[in-house]
Amino acid sequence: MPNPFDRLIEACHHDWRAYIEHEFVRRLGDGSLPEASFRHYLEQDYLFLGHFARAWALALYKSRDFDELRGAFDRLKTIVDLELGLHLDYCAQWGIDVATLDALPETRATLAYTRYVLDAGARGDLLELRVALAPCLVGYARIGKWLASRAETRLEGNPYAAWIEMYTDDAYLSAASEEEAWLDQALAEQPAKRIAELEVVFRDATRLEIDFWQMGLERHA
Ligand SMILES: Cc1ncc(C[n+]2csc(CCO)c2C)c(N)n1
Repeated sequence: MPNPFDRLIEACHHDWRAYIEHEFVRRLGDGSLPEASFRHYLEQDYLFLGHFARAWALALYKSRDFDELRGAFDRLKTIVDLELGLHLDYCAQWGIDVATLDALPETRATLAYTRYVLDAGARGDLLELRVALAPCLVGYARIGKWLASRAETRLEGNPYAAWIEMYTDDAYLSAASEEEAWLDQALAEQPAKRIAELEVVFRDATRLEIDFWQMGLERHA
């Protein structure tokens, strides 16, 4: 019997696979992704991270005890202290400064995904918000593992190696499994009707991750 979080994945497994094994991910892994695609992704991901930091701040606000507060606070710190730093390093390598990033227009894919998650959090409770955030946090860990398991993935000479290494790092993987454990416990207590609602939120957020990759690949606005 799969655990409750894996059942959310199973309920949308076609979308989930399309997200985890997206062409953008494959080409990141083998180093063949065009630089312009990664640059576009990176720029939009900077804007994305700002809104996801807000979403984890909303999770802090929706917390009911110190365990929940600490979980949301740790995620918020990871974004601000770790992910943002790597982004800014990559951007600096390619001559993109913070002023340029701050002035970027958001693409529709960024707008749709970030505001969807913030709305799920505003409307629902902490669980609904963390389900909407799960494709991001748990998804990238699964992507890291999937890439690590592929013969085509190479780190040597790959311009995206630092990005792959961030999401295969132990500290990051343990944050993702802590989140999965919290979700398993919270989901186990929900009636079938609520699970069906949460499956929709999880699937929608997964589809919006696919659109985010696609935006990078096609470099559209
Ligand atoms: C489009 C997009 N989706 C997911 C991530 C990964 N990510 C962003 S914030 C965070 C930490 C906690 O939620 C993680 C894992 C990303 N960078 N860009």
